[in-house]
Amino acid sequence: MTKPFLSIEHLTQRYPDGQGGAFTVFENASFGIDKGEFVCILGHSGCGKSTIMNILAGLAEPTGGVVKMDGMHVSGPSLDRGVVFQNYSLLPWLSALKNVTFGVSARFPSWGKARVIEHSTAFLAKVGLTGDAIHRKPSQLSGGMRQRVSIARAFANEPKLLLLDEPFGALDALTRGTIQDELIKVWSDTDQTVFMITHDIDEAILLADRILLMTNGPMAQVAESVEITIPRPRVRNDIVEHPNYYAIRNHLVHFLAQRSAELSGQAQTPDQQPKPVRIDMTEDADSEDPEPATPILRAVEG
Ligand SMILES: Nc1ncnc2c1ncn2[C@@H]1O[C@H](COP(=O)(O)OP(=O)(O)OP(=O)(O)O)[C@@H](O)[C@H]1O
Repeated sequence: MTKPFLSIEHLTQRYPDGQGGAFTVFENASFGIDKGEFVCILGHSGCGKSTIMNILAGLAEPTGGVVKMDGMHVSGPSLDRGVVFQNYSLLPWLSALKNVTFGVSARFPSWGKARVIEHSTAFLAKVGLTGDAIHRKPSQLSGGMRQRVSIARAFANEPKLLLLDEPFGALDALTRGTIQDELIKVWSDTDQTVFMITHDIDEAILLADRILLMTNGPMAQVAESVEITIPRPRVRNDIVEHPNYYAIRNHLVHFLAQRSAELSGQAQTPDQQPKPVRIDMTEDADSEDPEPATPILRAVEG
């Protein structure tokens, strides 16, 4: 079997428990992400999503296990991996445009000034920021505009892997919706590999090719990998009409409401991969079988 672009192998994270012992956030977590995939991870607060993301970003070292990208060990931060956090993390003394050009000129040192500006302006335009707004400093922009700058900055650097840690968590629903659409547009234009943490099930279904489901911590597992069997392009108001939408949604809700707790605390065996889950109601709809449609839910042992 060929190795995926991003390979997380036997990842283990333990922290001191404050009483002289240690608690295990997760142990032996293993999964892969293919090039160009958009993968979301869902799980309850404290299960270890940000810990995984920080390890992928090279901002934290795991207690055990390795992360490989393109066959190379990930260790320490790199321009190959871009991160967008919930709190924007823009440089406050620079304009929106300069926040983007700053990274672009570091990433592409051979480019002249004009090319850096042209490239950065184009990415800001992709997320709806044009004209006077791009010359304003972060404090003069709304929360939604700041997050647009963060997304433009991350994509403009063309990292091999883009890590998004709840990037829309602080935004109102309307702005969130618009920026989700912009994110998908930029992603489809560039075909970058994205790993995103979210707490929003509908957002994950709209954006992801696959959703990884984590059980509750401590000793959390990446238990399932749910394929989003809804074709792209997906339009927010239309996808709810797709026959797979509620079948997938119900599966995710049931996992988070019940199974994430039931499965919690069970150690993951060293070679255990998340269980692939494929839900496709259209296979029934297309058939000439007059029986009422039932969900086709296949959980295949990995
Ligand atoms: N540096 C640290 N030292 C000790 N414990 C930590 C550290 N970082 C995280 N933890 C603990 O590890 C566990 C997982 O934390 P993490 O932030 O990864 O969870 P999460 O799933 O991202 O949560 P949320 O959804 O609330 O952001 C939590 O119990 C947290 O308290």
